[in-house]
Amino acid sequence: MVVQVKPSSQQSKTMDGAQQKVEANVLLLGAENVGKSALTVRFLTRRFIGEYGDIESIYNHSDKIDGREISFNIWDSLYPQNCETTESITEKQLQWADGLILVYSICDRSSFDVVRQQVHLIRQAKKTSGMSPIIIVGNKRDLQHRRTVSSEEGRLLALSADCGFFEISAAETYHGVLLVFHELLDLIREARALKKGGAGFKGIVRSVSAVFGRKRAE
Ligand SMILES: Nc1nc2c(ncn2[C@@H]2O[C@H](COP(=O)(O)OP(=O)(O)OP(=O)(O)O)[C@@H](O)[C@H]2O)c(=O)[nH]1
Repeated sequence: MVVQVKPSSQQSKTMDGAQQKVEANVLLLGAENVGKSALTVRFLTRRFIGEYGDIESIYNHSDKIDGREISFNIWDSLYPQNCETTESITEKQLQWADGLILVYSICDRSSFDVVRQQVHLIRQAKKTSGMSPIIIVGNKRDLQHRRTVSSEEGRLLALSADCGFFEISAAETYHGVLLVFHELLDLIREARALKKGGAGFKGIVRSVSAVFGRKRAE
């Protein structure tokens, strides 16, 4: 059940033109049981509570980052049961999202395949309407002994689709989850700046580091 869908996000301005608040709509996608709700709840509350139920919701979370107020709207989606991956993302979701987090479990190869297909679908759908930033997250990094997807595979997929990449454990640390959301916010801001014209210095540095690879959170 979806609680609420807000109109597309924006940066609000005061009367004198000063930027006040940045809004960012973040959509979490991925197969069942990979930890989408765990990531969301970690970010919202700093806690890992273990069981989350099957509820699809949009949460609002405000934070101050680098002195600026940020309002995140986070859509924790449910992977529809008995459906093809091609039907797992709706047009409405893609229009709503400013940035996406695609989650798989490092010990569930089929969930990695779902992310691979979802990235492809999103890139195809957005070809006409512009590129949304995507971060691919390999979750459950604490379960190394059950790993079936290597870090390298995750990183390569991200590189090939121009996405960010992190491996984290929502169960073990808050820090990795925080990095994912902050990185996505940076990418969303860059995408907006690009739309207005000009990538800026940070964008150039990011492009260079994307080419030479990186990203591993703990
Ligand atoms: N070991 C470990 N377990 C995790 C981690 N993240 C989530 N889990 C567990 O994985 C299970 C699924 O987590 P959820 O957050 O409900 O996954 P989801 O992707 O939202 O699942 P759906 O609601 O089915 O879409 C739960 O039992 C969590 O406790 C993690 O980093 N490590």
